[in-house]
Amino acid sequence: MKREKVLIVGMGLIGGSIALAIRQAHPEVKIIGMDTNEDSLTLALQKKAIDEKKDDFSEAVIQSDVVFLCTPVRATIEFLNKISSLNLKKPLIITDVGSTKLEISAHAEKVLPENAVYLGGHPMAGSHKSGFIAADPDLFENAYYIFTRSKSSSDEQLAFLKDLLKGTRAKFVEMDAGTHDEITGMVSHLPHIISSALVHQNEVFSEKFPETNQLAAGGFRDMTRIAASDPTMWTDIILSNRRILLHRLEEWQEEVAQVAEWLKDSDQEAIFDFFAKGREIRNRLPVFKEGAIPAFHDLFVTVPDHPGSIADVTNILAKENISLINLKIIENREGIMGTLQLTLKSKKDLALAKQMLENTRQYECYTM
Ligand SMILES: NC(=O)C1=CN([C@@H]2O[C@H](COP(=O)(O)OP(=O)(O)OC[C@H]3O[C@@H](n4cnc5c(N)ncnc54)[C@H](O)[C@@H]3O)[C@@H](O)[C@H]2O)C=CC1
Ligand SMILES: O=C(O)C(=O)Cc1ccc(O)cc1
Repeated sequence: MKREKVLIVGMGLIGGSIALAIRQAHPEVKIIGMDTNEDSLTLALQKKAIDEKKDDFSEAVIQSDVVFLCTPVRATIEFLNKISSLNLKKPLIITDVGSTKLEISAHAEKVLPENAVYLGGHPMAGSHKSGFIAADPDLFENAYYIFTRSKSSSDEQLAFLKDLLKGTRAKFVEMDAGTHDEITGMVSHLPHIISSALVHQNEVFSEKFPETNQLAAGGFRDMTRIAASDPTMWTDIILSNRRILLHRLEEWQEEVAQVAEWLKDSDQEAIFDFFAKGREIRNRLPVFKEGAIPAFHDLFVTVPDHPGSIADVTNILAKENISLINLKIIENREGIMGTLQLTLKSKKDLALAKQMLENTRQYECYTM
């Protein structure tokens, strides 16, 4: 498999950040950029994120070994259609970064020519900002980068893509496209709808009370930051995940209707429980310690606070040939036990690592 020529279509926040990360880890790779936005392309060239820009999509694809589709979901599907009619002369790996995976991967399976293999991708990090101007090679550091494999893709092709993307320093995980869309529907797409709805409700309300916008406190700001995101991108996302989101919206309406009932009844106990349980659940979420979805193969290990204790842990794992994807010290204050977060490749490695460490009776291990 060759990674000599990489084409990135969509040189915005995500495409630009990927270009910069590939550049860092693989300076020898030639990166071609495409975008309808000339400003982003010019800036990407200036910052040396790309070697050249191209206008002709078909020609650029035919020359490339790997294509990253980093456009909004609808455009990504259109680009897959365009690839389907090409006469590819060499094997091509196609990946994307779209926030939904089911529709894109089903379409890729259906339309792609034989010489092309599709592996879905979704880095679970980003922001409400758009364009190359906001791109950052460190954007994905420690974030989950989800791969959804197509049936025709091989382990070797996935390993190849991970290596190409190693400069992102993201945590690579795999799941099927359906599970991906269920999870992101809940923790990403539904919150976006709620955030925008809140801004709309406030807009109508503040016509009557114009001081509102000046007085809005941190809570309103926290809950509405993402309402400033790109509307094309979010229209595509929620239409692509329509079926799942309709279920989540129904549940949301029930949740809110329940609170209204308690208020009507002045049910102090129910309202207290609602907030108390909410706080407890929020504090337990690993999401806000690390990435945006549950830590799959993460093992948390409390280690004694003395020099060399981290090396002791890694030596134990090395003896069993267990390799670490990532190691992070998440708590290390003087005089107390520190906590290490070990990210392992598989469930099997996680179980073995836990067993080996616990056998020494020196470490307490837990998963989330
Ligand atoms: N913004 C975020 O935080 C995240 C976004 N994503 C996904 O990544 C993709 C890209 O999003 P961003 O980089 O945030 O958006 P962006 O707006 O910063 O970049 C998208 C780029 O695609 C270009 N583009 C759009 N249609 C095009 C076309 N037909 N031909 C050529 N270029 C075209 C735009 O000009 C723009 O520069 C989307 O599918 C989104 O769902 C995934 C993870 C996080
Ligand atoms: O701005 C934020 O916090 C986001 O939620 C970023 C984001 C947007 C879309 C994704 O598919 C993943 C992450």
